[in-house]
Amino acid sequence: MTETETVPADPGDRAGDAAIHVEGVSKRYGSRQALDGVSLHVARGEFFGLLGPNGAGKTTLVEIMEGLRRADAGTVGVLGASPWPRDAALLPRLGVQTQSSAFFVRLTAQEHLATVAALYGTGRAAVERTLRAVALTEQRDTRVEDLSGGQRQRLAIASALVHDPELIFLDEPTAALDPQARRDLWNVLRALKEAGRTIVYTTHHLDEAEALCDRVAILVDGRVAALDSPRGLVGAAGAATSVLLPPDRMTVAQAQEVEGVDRAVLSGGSLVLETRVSGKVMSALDALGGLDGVQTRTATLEDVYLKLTSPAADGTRHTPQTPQTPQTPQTPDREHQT
Ligand SMILES: Nc1ncnc2c1ncn2[C@@H]1O[C@H](COP(=O)(O)OP(=O)(O)OP(=O)(O)O)[C@@H](O)[C@H]1O
Repeated sequence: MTETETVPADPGDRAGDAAIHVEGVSKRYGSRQALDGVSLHVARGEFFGLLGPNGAGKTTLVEIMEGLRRADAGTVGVLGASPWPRDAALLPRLGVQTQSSAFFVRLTAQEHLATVAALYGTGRAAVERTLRAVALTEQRDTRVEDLSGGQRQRLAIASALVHDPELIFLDEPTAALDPQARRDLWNVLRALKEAGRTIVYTTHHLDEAEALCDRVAILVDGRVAALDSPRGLVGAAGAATSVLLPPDRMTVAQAQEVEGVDRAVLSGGSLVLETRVSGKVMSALDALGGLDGVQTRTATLEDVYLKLTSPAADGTRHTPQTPQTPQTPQTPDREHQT
């Protein structure tokens, strides 16, 4: 699967309309090629996911988009401007939450946020509104150092949102959250999208990407291995549906003989029938004794992701076939702007 094969004809995907356009971006750290000819566009108002295993290059790519790092080659445009060298007019239009956010730990949550807001010239009403949006109103008078990990995470997100940026970068924002807090944050993020914000979202939670993102790019070894909507990726992968039966319903050998079944195995206390024609298999099972206790599990983004990122039996990884784009060297500058 390649980027060209899977990118849908989306008007927002044209470079001219894009909130972000990245063309042929490469970045090397010593002998390590962190990014290798990455091209992608993020449309205005899009919820765009960046996925990939540890070390795939996600943080490097996001830092280049944010203007924190300089690409070795390629071009990058963010809200119609170049993020490098750092553009003071662009910064207030961006909201950035990183995995290692800095806090004023001796201040209360409200004081911390008010301090961040003041740096942007944003008023008090925005502070209260943002505390409400991330469900920290009750903790507004709690010192940052006394907040739980999840509450700090939400304060980091609030700090990225308080000045009402057009484009928001969120790096694993739900990493420290419990399941309920995670779902609550999803609602905050959906509301941001509905309000027209563009969101670039890095996550290792595939269910989250599937639930929230309009499109996702899967980075593998510094290249775009796939880029499409979660539904498009699952459909294009042709991944199998699993039909689960009670284990005493038939033997594995009998299940293997059911028309349309590719593979039958006993797994997790069920007889699992893998198929690409689930309707046919369900009809056959119905005729063979009914559908009581039969469940189906359709392929998910996680199945596609694992297929793209799992090392092959010979230890190699799937090699993405991303087309190489002409690479335009950028003006030499400092390696890392802070
Ligand atoms: N400052 C640096 N100096 C040297 N190598 C680096 C530096 N930053 C990143 N790397 C290397 O570049 C590669 C890509 O790293 P990057 O942090 O961009 O990946 P990632 O996809 O964000 O990983 P993770 O999911 O673990 O956060 C890795 O091999 C990493 O070790």
